[in-house]
Amino acid sequence: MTFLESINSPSQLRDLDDAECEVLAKEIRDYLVTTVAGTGGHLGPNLGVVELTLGLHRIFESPHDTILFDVGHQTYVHKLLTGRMDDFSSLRQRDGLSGYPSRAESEHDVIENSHASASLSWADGIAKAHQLKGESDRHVVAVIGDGALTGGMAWEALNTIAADKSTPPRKLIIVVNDNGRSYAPTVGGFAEHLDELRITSGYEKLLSWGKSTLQQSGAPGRAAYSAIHGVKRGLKDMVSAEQAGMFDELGIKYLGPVDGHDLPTVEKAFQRAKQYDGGPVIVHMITQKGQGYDPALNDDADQFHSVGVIDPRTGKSTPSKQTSWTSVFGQEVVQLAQSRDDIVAVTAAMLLPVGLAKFAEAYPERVFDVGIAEQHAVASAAGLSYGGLHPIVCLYATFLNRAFDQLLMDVALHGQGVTFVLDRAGITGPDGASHHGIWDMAMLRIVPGLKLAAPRDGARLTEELAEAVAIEDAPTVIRFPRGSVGADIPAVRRLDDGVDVLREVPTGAAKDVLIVSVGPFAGRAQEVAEDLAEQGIASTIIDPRWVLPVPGSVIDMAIEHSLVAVIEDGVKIGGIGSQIRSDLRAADSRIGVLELGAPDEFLPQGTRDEILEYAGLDVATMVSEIVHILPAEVRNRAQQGSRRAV
Ligand SMILES: Cc1ncc(C[n+]2csc(CCOP(=O)(O)OP(=O)(O)O)c2C)c(N)n1
Ligand SMILES: CC(=O)[C@@H](O)[C@H](O)COP(=O)(O)O
Ligand SMILES: [Mg+2]
Repeated sequence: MTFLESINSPSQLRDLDDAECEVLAKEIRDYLVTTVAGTGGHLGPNLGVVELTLGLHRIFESPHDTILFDVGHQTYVHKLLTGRMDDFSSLRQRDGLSGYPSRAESEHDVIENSHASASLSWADGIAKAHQLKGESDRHVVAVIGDGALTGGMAWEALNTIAADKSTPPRKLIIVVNDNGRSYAPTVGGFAEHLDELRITSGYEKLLSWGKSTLQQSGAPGRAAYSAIHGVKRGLKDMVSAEQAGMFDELGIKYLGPVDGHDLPTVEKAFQRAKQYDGGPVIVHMITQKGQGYDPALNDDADQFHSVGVIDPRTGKSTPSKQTSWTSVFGQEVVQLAQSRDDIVAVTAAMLLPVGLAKFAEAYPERVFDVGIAEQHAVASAAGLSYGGLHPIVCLYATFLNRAFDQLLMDVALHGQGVTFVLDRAGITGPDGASHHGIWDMAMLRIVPGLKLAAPRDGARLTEELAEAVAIEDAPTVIRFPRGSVGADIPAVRRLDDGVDVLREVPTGAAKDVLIVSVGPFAGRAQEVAEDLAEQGIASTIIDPRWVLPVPGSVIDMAIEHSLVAVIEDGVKIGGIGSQIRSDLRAADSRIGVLELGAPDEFLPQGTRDEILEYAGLDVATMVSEIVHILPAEVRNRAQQGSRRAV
C-alpha cells in the first residue's frame, strides 16, 4: 500500500517524517497525472500545490482550523488528503467528485463558489465569527492565487483585514499561492510587485544581483539582500518591512517569499504564521503551476491550467475535429477589427479561453487584459467607448454576474456602445453550479436600452456580432454556449424585424404552438416540432436572433397561435419566456406561455447534455410539457386527428 492509499484523514499526515512526506508528495503527483489525464481537469494548478497543501494539513488542524481555497480549482490534493481518493476517478462527472470544494463531500470543504477573489472576504467573516463566539484558538487560513489577488474583492477584504486592531487579534492567515500565472502570466502592477519577490529561475540572478548591488546600497539594500538570501536559509530572517512591500504598507505581517515546493520550509513558514499573534499574516508561497510534470511546465499557453483527456506520458490530447463557438468568434472578431480600427478587445485574465489569441496576435495594442477584474473590465470599457473606441468585452457568462452594476450604471446609463461577448453562456457542465452561465438573460432583461442576441449557429454568430458592433449608443450582448457549434440551420424566411422563421405550419392547418427557439436550441426545437407533428399538433418555429428587447413580430405571431413555448438556455424565471409573457399581457393577449429553461435552482455538474436533461430541456420532456399545457380543445382535436390517421 502506498502512503497515499493509507491516508484517510489529514491527522495521519502529522505522523509522517520528512522523508515519508517526500515519497507521499511524489505519489500524489503521479496519481494526479494518471487520474486527471483520464478525467480532464485542473492538472497544472494542482501539481503546483502539493507541498503547500501537505504543509497546510500538517501544521493546521482542519476542520477545527478553517482552510479556504480561492476559486477552488486547486483542491484535488486537499481532497486526496481528506479521504476522497477512492472517488477520485469520478472527478467532475455527473454524481461524481466535484472539481471544486463541496460541503456534501467533506467537513473540510467550505467555499463551493468558483468565482475568484472571494476567499479573503470569507476568511474575514469567519475570523470575526470565531472571535465573537469565543473560539479564538481557531485559525482561518485562506489560499489565494496571484491571479485571484488581481480581483478587486481581494483588496476590499485586505483593506478590512489589515484594519483589525482587536485584542487579541483575529487568527487570520493568507497564503498567496504565487505561480506567476492566472491562465497566462498574471498581469498588472501588483503582479509586477510580486515578481520582484518571486523565486523562479531568476532567483539566483536576483541573489547575485543582490550581492553586487543591494549590499552596496546602504541599510535598505543590505536588508533586502539578507531577506532574499534569508529565503535560502528557510526563513531564518523575518523579512523586514521594506522588503514586504505593499503588504506591509497595509499593516499585514509578511512572511516570504517561501519556496512552495520545499516542504520543510513551507512548514516552517506555516508554523511561524500560526504562532504569530500580532495580527493577520501573509505567507507568500512561490510555486510552479504544473510542478513535477514536464508537459505542463513546458506548456507556454497556460501550463495545463485545465486539460481534457490527455496521454499521461506526453500530455498530448486528441485534437477535436469539431468547430467550437469560441473559434468562430475568434475568427470573426479579427475580421471586424481589420475593417474598423476603433474596435478593441477586453479580457479578464482569460485571453485564450475566450478566443482572443488571433486578435492579440494581429492587434496586440488593441487588446487589454485587466486581470481577474470583471468590474474594472466593464467600467474601463465604458471609458474606452467614451474615448471613441468600440470595446468588445469578452467574458464567460457566469462571470458577468460580477460586473452587473458596471454594465447597468457605467455602460447603459451613459448609452455607451460596448459589445459584450459571453462565452460559456447557458448550461456548461463539468465545472458545476457556479460555472453554469444561466443568469445573464434574466439579469440583463432589466437593463434599459440593452440589446441581446443569442445566435443559433456559426453563421448567425458572425452576422449578429457584426450587427452588435454597429450599435454605438447602447450595450449589446452576444451569448453562446461552451463546446462545438454544429451545422448552420438556415431560415425558411426572415421577417422585417430580423426574426428568422425556421418552420411554418402547413397552409390551412391550425397554428397550435409557436416555438420560440432562443440561441443554440434550434436543432432541439425542430425535433420537438417533429414529435408534436406525429401527435397531430402543428407548430411554427422562430428564432428571434435578437431576443432583448423582444421583437414585435414575436408577439404578433404568438397571438396567432394557441400556445407559445419558449426554449432558452438560461433560467426560466425572469428569462426570455418571462419577457414574452409580459409583452403579450401588455398587448392584451391571454395566450398561454410555457417557459422551457433552467429551473430555479443551482444545477449540478455533468456533461452539458446530462444537465440539459436534468433541467428538463431534453426533447421528450419538452414535448410532454407542451402537450400537457396545450388548451384542451387543441389536444382533443389532435388526438382525434391522430385516431383518424391510424
Ligand atoms: C471572477 C472569475 N473570473 C474568472 C475566473 C476564471 N478562472 C478560473 S481559475 C483562473 C486563474 C486563477 O489564477 P490564480 O488565482 O493565480 O490560481 P492558479 O490557477 O494560478 O492556481 C481564472 C481566471 C474565475 N474563476 N472567477
Ligand atoms: C476554474 C475556472 O473558472 C475555469 O478554469 C473553468 O474551469 C473554465 O472551464 P472551461 O474553459 O473548460 O469552460
Ligand atoms: Mg496563479
